[in-house]
Order: sequence, then structure tokens, then C-alpha cells
Amino acid sequence: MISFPNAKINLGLHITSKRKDGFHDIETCMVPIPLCDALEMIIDNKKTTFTTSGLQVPGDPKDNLILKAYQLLKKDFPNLPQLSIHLHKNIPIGAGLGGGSADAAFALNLMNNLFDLILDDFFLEEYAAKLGSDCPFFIENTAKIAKGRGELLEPVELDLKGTHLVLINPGIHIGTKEAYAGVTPAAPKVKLEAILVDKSRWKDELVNDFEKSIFPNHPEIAAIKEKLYENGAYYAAMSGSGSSVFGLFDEKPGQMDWKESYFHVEVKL
Ligand SMILES: C[C@@](CO)(OP(=O)(O)O)[C@H](O)COP(=O)(O)OP(=O)(O)OC[C@H]1O[C@@H](n2ccc(N)nc2=O)[C@H](O)[C@@H]1O
Ligand SMILES: Nc1ncnc2c1ncn2[C@@H]1O[C@H](COP(=O)(O)OP(=O)(O)O)[C@@H](O)[C@H]1O
Repeated sequence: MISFPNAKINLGLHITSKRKDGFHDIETCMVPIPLCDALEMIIDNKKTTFTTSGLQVPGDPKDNLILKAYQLLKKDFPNLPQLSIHLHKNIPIGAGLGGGSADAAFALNLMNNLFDLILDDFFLEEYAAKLGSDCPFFIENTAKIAKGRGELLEPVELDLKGTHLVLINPGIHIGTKEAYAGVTPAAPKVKLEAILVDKSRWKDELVNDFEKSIFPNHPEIAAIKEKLYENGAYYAAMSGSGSSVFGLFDEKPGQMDWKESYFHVEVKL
């Protein structure tokens, strides 16, 4: 069985307080975008194997979130068969696009279907929250407001149909933990939901709190955002903890020149 875990972008991201458990409370709108990995799982009678192709995933394959998802379910369903798992990695890694979290959540959904576990989304999101703060979002995989450490999801009305998305990743690695450590939490002045309903307010008011601490240290990332605006984006921002930056356009944008080393994708939503 095969599935295609997709990336996300964050529309606004407030880091509101530091919690006792070391995490931060946040408020963000997460939106799935059509930039995908491919994940295949086949029942194997001999042993569980995990292989990858495409972009190189850092770290020991044993620590991959997909295997962690398998082990998590196996604890509660000890009779799960062995699996031959293959991941083709296409979503830039450590890029604020949630690719690892998407792989883990899609792995849970895939195993639920493959093994007829009949787990509903509530339980799948509970499992997903054990794998990462961003993971539960990818279970239903529709635009949501995420609160708490990212696992408390609320529906949001958002119509981006027809919008052209330009996504740039300059390949600057920013660790999520370090990015959070660089931010001074603060309650937002205006509620995210109030800004989201009116696109004309986005450019001036829809803020990703990580930009304030990351842009001064990485002017190259700030310059990408600026260039997207110069080329007619109605909104541009860094996604999550970076370093990916996206621009939203009403019309298909003209040719923009980016450094050859940059990852660059353009899609109509
Ligand atoms: C910043 C965001 C915004 O959507 O996305 P990315 O930029 O990673 O894609 C997320 O909060 C990333 O969530 P995720 O990548 O799942 O983080 P986790 O694995 O749960 O946590 C990694 C580390 O980030 C910090 N962390 C994460 C989430 C949170 N609400 N507060 C935190 O302080 C913690 O130090 C934690 O040890
Ligand atoms: N399937 C996976 N794909 C990508 N990264 C993974 C995966 N499993 C574990 N990881 C680890 O998670 C880290 C960040 O993952 P990723 O989701 O790409 O970043 P971000 O949270 O910035 O969107 C990587 O450095 C990698 O070591």
C-alpha cells in the first residue's frame, strides 16, 4: 500500500508562552500543500526493513519517525505483521515544512488501513501526538488552527483555491529546538482567527514570531521574503521554524531568478 505524505506551511505563528514541560504554547494556522514524499508499506513474512531513496534523511534510520510509528502501534497491537517499508524523500528536511511529522502521521493512517485496525481520527491523533507536536495535524490533513504545543486542532475557514504558491528553501538548516529557544514568548495583540478571515490584513498583521529572531542571523532568508513581495506576492512569510519561505500570489507570477542551489517549487492550490 502506498501513500503520499505532504508538507505544510504555517500562516501566522505566535509563540505565546513557555511551558513547564519544556515545550511552548503556540497558535498557528497549518495548511497542507501539494509537495509530497512517497511512503510504501508491504507486509513481509520475514522481518521489518526500512529503506529510503531521494533526499538523504539525517540520523540513524532506526530513529526515523516512520519506524517509531510502527513500534508505537506494535506496543498496543503485538500481532502486527512485519513490514517492508520504503520512503522516497522529496520534502526538504529540517525546513519548517513538517515532512518528518507528515511521514509519521501518514504511516499511522496507512497501517490503520493495511491492518484493518479501525482506529478513528481521535485515536490516530493521540498516537500521532506521541511522535511529535506537528504530527496530529497530518491525520486529517486539512487546514487547522493548532494550539497547545501544536496538537490541539480546531477547524478554520480558509479558501486558498486558485492561489499560486511559490516555495523556496535556501538549504539553511535551523533546528526546531534552537529556534524555539531564540524566541521570547508573548501573547499576540490580535487573535489569529480575526486576521485570517481578511486577506488584505495578512501582509501587515499575519506574523510568524520566529522571523524576528531568525532573520537578523540569516539575512538571506529575509531577502527571499522581500523578493517574493517585490514580485507581487499578496503574502509572504517563513514557514514554521524555517528556513523555507513561501509566497502567495493571485496570478501566476513571472519568472523569478533564484540561486541554483535553492530548492524551488511553484504550485497552484
Ligand atoms: C515549529 C513548528 C511549527 O509548526 O514546525 P516546524 O518548523 O518544525 O516544521 C512545530 O511547532 C514543530 O513541531 P515538531 O517538529 O513536531 O516538534 P517536536 O518534535 O514535537 O519538538 C522538537 C523540539 O521543539 C521544541 N518545541 C516544539 C513544539 C512546541 N510547541 N514547543 C517547543 O518548544 C521542543 O524543544 C522540542 O524538543
Ligand atoms: N521521515 C523523516 N523525514 C524527515 N526527517 C525525519 C524523519 N524521521 C525523523 N526525522 C528527523 O526529524 C528532523 C526534522 O524533520 P522535518 O520534519 O523534516 O523538519 P521540520 O520539523 O523543520 O519540518 C530531521 O533532522 C530528521 O533527523
